[in-house]
Amino acid sequence: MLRWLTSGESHGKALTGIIEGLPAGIELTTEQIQDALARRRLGYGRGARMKFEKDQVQLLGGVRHGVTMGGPVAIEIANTEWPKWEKVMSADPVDPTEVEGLARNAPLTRPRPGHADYTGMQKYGFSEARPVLERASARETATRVALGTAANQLLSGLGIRTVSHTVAIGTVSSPEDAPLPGADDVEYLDNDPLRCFHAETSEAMVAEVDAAHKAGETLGGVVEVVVDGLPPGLGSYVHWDRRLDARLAAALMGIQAIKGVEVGDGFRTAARRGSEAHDEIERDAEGNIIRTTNRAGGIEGGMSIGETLRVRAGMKPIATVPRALRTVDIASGDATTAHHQRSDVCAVPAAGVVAEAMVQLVLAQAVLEKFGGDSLPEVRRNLENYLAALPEVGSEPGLAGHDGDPVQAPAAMQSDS
Ligand SMILES: Cc1cc2nc3c(=O)[nH]c(=O)nc-3n(C[C@H](O)[C@H](O)[C@H](O)COP(=O)(O)O)c2cc1C
Ligand SMILES: C=C(O[C@@H]1CC(C(=O)O)=C[C@@H](OP(=O)(O)O)[C@H]1O)C(=O)O
Repeated sequence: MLRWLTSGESHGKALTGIIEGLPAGIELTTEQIQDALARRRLGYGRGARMKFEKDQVQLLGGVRHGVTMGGPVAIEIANTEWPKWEKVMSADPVDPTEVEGLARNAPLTRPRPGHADYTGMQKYGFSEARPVLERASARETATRVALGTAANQLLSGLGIRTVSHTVAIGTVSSPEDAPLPGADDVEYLDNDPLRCFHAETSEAMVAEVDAAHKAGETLGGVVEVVVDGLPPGLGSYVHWDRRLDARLAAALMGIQAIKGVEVGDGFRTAARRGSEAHDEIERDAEGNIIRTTNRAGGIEGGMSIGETLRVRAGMKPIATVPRALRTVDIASGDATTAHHQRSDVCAVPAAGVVAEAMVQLVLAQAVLEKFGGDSLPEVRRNLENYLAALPEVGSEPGLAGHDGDPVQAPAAMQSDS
């Protein structure tokens, strides 16, 4: 079972991620993780912090000479802003005189609507929001992208390739019939200010971000993750928590500020009639079974069907709105406006990179469940054997790969008698 955990605060010393259950033999380097993290910092509309802070990566365990060894992989991302926060966020007790009067240490008693501030204070028993926002902050998503890099190295070693793109910023959306990007378009997308694959829409999105910025507003939007090369049969229809769509939805909803998930045409399908909602099955000129369309987005019955996977996530606008929202000062009880120092105007392109990572983690988990193996070559062999044994058109009814003969024990296990 592939599992992962993250730890660390937004202005703490470092973020840490551990991923356990990765097979040996996967190529993974500090540089690959660093490159993935650089992609998460991109995007028109991000705040000042993205410019001055660096993600300083160290691989602390599980990898030797650029190759995984089968043990847990531990990744540290140091916050380069730490020297400014060393006292305010010190893990060990500090002499109160050392933090008194520091602006950074001022109690945050004016909770932001839309952020975790107020309910976090109630739930964990804090009189101010600092200890809440430090962990609620999407700074933590850097760790997910680092862990996703490891998952992606496994997937790409099996020919499974991922890309993400922005399909909407505020009310500006790519046309419904805009071409879908593939994994070869990552460079183009990373060079687009909003990671949008439709040039004209991207220009309109830039104008939308500029207008919001000028008005002291923030924006949300929609991202889509596209995956090619998946075999049929990841996930299952047999139980709710084994459904691949359910697992992907939970992983995407688990990203800060994501408020909705669609698989394939999602809510658009809900408005169609049956004959226009599903993907008809036919045989191509070579006799292969194919789908005429892919409205389902590559999942039916909670399983990957071997077509391109498409999942979308809708992000709400950033909660720290410069034209500050109404709130109550929890210390005095007075009506006031929410605290605001700096913030992203729009972080949708970054959310796309994070969504990519979450999808990669879930898919790597589903791949290892089905194909197992302690090394990448073993997983690959298991996948190839499964694909080779898929029932062909016209084959006899029965279990795929079974010819009706009893299963023979390996020679070494058969007794001499
Ligand atoms: C990549 C990314 C960057 C974000 N940047 C900010 C930000 O600068 N300011 C802010 O208030 N919220 C930001 N958010 C959103 C908050 O983290 C989010 O609103 C908060 O966690 C509450 O959302 P929730 O109700 O979905 O948990 C960002 C989210 C993501 C995914
Ligand atoms: C630091 C990151 O994102 C942060 C996420 C975030 C939030 O509230 O979620 C608030 C901002 O932090 P600050 O309030 O310190 O400016 C973002 O910069 C990052 O993505 O690396």
